[in-house]
Amino acid sequence: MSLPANRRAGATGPQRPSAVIGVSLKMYFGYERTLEYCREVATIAFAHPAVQSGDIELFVLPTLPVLPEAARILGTAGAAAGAQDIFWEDEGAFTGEVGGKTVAELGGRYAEVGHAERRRIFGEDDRVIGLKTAAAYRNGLTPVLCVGELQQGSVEEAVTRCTAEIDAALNRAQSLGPAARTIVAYEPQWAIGAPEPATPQYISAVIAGLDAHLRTLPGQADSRVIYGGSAGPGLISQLDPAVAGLFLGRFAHDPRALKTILDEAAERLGLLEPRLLEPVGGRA
Ligand SMILES: O=C[C@H](O)COP(=O)(O)O
Repeated sequence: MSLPANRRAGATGPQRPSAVIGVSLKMYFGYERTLEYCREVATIAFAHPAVQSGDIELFVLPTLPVLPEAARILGTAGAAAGAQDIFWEDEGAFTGEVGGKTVAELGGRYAEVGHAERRRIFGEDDRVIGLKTAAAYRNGLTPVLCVGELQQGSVEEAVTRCTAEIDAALNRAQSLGPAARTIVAYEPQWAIGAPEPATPQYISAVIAGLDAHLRTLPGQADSRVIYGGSAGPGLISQLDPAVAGLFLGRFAHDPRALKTILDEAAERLGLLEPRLLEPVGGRA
């Protein structure tokens, strides 16, 4: 397996995984099914050369009670786990909440913040999302910062809206403490839970804008922008290089589909010959 340019010996610039593939299980699976899923993903990850080499960064965000076991199972296979949400304080009289400090103690390495469902159902706004982003940094968790426009419009409108959401979160977080690496998940809200993702051209154009903006921000050299919203097998191969990977939901519920996506991501990096790919699995 050849290494991409930024990971070859002597290469200059940040050493960062060349692809990022994340899965949020939302509240779809109960305890036992989540465990079973993590075991299957771990088996796939353990056998996958690009995950083992670190060229693909793979994480799963399970329902919170499963986090300690998920982190242990995935951690043995070169993958990782995290939380779908955290509170903005680390401890105190906040009934029912879970802080980033506890998530880190449980083995979590990522904290999703600002998902469209949190914004819409739980009324989270830019202020709250900024505070949660700060809590993630403070506790050594990589925030998976979700941004996305409400309705389908032009690329320019989407870039403007999402850039504002990124800036709102990062500016507030940086006013509270040092920033660190961030994974920005660009998820157009109209494409979440839909039959199909946004078009590859649209995704590529919006993320090119967001990635260029992210590069201008202090402390974000290693940060990446990935796409979510009905993503599944067959998509990543059609996306431009600025799109660092995928944030998957329903169409990764079948571990075989996730395996196909990992293969496609590796193929896109030139790490796997197309002829070695198995047939693309159907959408779960
Ligand atoms: O967190 C994941 C995203 O919201 C995408 O979910 P979906 O692929 O089921 O639309």
